[in-house]
Amino acid sequence: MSDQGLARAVERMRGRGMGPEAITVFEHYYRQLEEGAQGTIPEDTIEPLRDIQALGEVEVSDEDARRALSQTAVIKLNGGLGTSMGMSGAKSALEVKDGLTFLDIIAQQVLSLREQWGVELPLILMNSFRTSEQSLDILATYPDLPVDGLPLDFIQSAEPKLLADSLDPVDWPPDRELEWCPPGHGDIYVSLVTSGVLDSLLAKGIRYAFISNSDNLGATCDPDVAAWMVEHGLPFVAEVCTRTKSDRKGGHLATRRSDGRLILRDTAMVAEGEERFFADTKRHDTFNANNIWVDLSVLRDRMAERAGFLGLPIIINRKTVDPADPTSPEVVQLESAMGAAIEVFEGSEALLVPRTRFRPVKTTNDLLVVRSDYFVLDESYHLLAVGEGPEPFVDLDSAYRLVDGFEKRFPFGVPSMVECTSLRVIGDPVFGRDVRCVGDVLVDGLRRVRDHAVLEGPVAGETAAEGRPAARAQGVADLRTVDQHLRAILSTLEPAATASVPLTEALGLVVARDVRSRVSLPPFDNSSMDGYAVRARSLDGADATPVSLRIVGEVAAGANPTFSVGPGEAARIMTGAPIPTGADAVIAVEDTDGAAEGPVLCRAVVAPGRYIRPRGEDVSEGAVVVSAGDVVGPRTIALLAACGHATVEVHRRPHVVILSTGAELVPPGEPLQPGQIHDSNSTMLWAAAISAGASAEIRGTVGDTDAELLVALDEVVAGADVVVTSGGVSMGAYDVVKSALADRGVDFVRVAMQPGKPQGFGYLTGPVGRRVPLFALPGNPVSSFVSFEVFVRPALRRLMRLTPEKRRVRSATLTSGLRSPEGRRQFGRAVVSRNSEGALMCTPVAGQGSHFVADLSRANALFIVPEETADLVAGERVDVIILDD
Ligand SMILES: Nc1nc2c(c(=O)[nH]1)N[C@H]1C(S)=C(S)[C@@H](COP(=O)(O)OP(=O)(O)OC[C@H]3O[C@@H](n4cnc5c(N)ncnc54)[C@H](O)[C@@H]3O)O[C@H]1N2
Ligand code: MOO
Repeated sequence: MSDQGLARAVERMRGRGMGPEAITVFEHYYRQLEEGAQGTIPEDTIEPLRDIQALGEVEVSDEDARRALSQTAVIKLNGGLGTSMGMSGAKSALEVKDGLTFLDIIAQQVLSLREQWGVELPLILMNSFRTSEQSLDILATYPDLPVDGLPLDFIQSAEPKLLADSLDPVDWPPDRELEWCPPGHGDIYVSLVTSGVLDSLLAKGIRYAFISNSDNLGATCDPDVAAWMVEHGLPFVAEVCTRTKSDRKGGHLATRRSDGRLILRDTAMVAEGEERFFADTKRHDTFNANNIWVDLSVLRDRMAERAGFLGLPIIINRKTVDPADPTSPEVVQLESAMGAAIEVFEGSEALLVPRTRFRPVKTTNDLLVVRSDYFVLDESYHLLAVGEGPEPFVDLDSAYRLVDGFEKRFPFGVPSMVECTSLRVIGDPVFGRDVRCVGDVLVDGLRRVRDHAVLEGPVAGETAAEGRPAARAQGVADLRTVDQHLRAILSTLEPAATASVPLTEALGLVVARDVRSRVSLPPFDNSSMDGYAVRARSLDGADATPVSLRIVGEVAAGANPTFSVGPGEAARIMTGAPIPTGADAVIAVEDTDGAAEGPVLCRAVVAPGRYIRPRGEDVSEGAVVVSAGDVVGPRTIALLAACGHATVEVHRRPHVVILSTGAELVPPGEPLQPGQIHDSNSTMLWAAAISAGASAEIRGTVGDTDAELLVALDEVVAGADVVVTSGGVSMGAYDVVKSALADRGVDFVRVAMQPGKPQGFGYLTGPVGRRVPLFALPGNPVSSFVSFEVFVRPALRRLMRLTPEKRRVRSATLTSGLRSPEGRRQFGRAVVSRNSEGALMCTPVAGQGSHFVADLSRANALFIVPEETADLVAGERVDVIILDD
């Protein structure tokens, strides 16, 4: 089946005019994929990178630098589309600083290096088929940029995306271009050859190429590196930077044990269960900056020797065919990394460069910092940090994640960040002009940030004043939108107090303060195998002639050995037991005769350190293991426990008290008299509150008099963080909640939604002036459920310091048409499932009335029809929220 898949893919590539080299490479990777290649590099096959040259210590004369630069070309990887930032064109066409795009700045950097050093320094982009035109348009504004005999770009190959399950090339009629992807930046070597650019460069006497990502403005063509490369005759240099805790993801270089060559291990190449080695920033203390320098003549030779391709390790990238549509079919893209070529060149070197040479813009958080006054462009268009402290940490809420949303919320430019150490934004305020951030700033729940505001520390105080509903005095306000009502609620909420809670009560809560480990992990050197602790030297030659060692003791897990192990001696040891003094390795019991006492016969050599898990390998005592803002999950709990913590300081779980109103209600289980129904809202709301992460309690039902309700509320308010009532909010003669609370600080409004139009929200005053938010939800069961989902759930999350809008909105295809009330947002109930092609299909349940409890329970999703839409026909797309995700 997949043979056919490969044949079909190759046929497509031919049809598109791909050269034989590109097809050979694709076939090579396809076979690897078929054979189940994982592309992993296990930790015990590599040594961490050590003793590398630092750029700061490289000394070269100006003349050597100039000469080296005169033989160098700058190549920028420019195939990126910025899809993760919601862009569809070339990412480098984004305005990044002082009104200039990445490409403008890159062009200016090259032009000023030329002028400064009197060199030709060609600039060439490696574009994808999607970025070429737009990028060349920008470069066309620099008429001096082109160099005789060289193009300004070459196009990297394209390969078909493959359906994840069948490995067949995917068909995607809505946009045929989305059937193709570039094969990763490792493709540059093949594309340099097939485009003829490699030969053209060499023909012009350009022997070296500096290659880096176009979104990394720190990667300027530093003549010192070129000169160092020339001086030492290096074929390949990879720039690395010192890793900090926040760089636990990107790839790193290491030395391969089998042949001593440098290799690149990317995140995707980490063997299962070895993530901690990869994440250990002390063990692998530098990361690959993806700025490389290549001797092009050596490259040409290697390519010739290897029949036109380098055979770089495969990277298997899983995505959806339309990356902007998570419901489109899943595909695999076969890729390779440019930096992985380091293993192909004997004598490659790593070069430690300052962090300033790695300043990529991967997210709008990065964009904010680069765009801000924390950085300036100097006269050579180099990005210079001028801020006072280390680069500020920025974490914007999801509304800012896509460039569009980002630009809309900073219509007058980003805030001043020179004096800022961190900026976190919760909610989606629009920032006014000339805003200044100072120190650690947390903007929480604001609707807008005023012009000239100086933000310092947590800024949520004015929120309540700004966001309180203006309709308070009116009792019943005009129809307000769902978003207005939600904002009005969220902006009044104070975050829950913090408290230290036992680990078993912390699940799902947000950590309020950094936690440091009380111990090292492991706390002591210990054995990872059942076997014998020995001195490695004692076993020299044991693989040829078995060696007999004298057993001097035994160590079980939990023991504290007081004896030591000398030459010719062994101690029987169990997994997890401390290594006795003197021993420096463990031999596994399988490699011995397993004797319990007397002599033990050993049949293998061991390297020092073998099967020893050293103290502090995982965590050093005092290190921050969990940070404020982290959400506690089962794995966090394991870590905290291992680090000696029985409790953790978190934002408290709010306690929700639920109270249903209606004289017709009887508890479930009791027989119904005429006119009565079972109270189903109480238990439903209780369960919904628990699912949202709160704790909850059912107060029971109250009848339809004001007095009854007020007495009940007086009772519950002392012990509640949030009160939720159901029923009694519409226009009926007995609508008790409204009549009792309208004058007592609760606003009753009509919201433009269906179901859930009548809504109440306000604050009750508890003992010692405590203000307790109260949600008065409509009584119809479906209305109550939807109201909880749309308003109460986000509010509970906000109280807990989680992002309010957690549920993912996806797009699905309707299987039947429907009508929706114009001017109101409809939250219909539906069954959403995948069809045989993997597309999400939405089938509305039959009963859309607010009283259909069975249909509500049958549904697994809500579909959302916007206010302005009145009709949808089968086959149209609709937004859906999958419940119980
Ligand atoms: N003249 C008007 N009547 C109604 C309007 C309106 O605008 N003008 N709005 C309708 C809409 S929309 C909704 S939603 C409901 C809201 O009603 P209430 O919140 O006042 O709730 P009740 O009247 O108490 O009950 C409505 C319905 O739900 C049943 N119910 C109530 N509590 C429970 C419970 N705990 N478990 C199960 N079922 C419950 C109750 O028996 C009623 O059938 O008002 C419309 N009317
Ligand atoms: O708006 Mo009501 O909530 O339809 O049932």
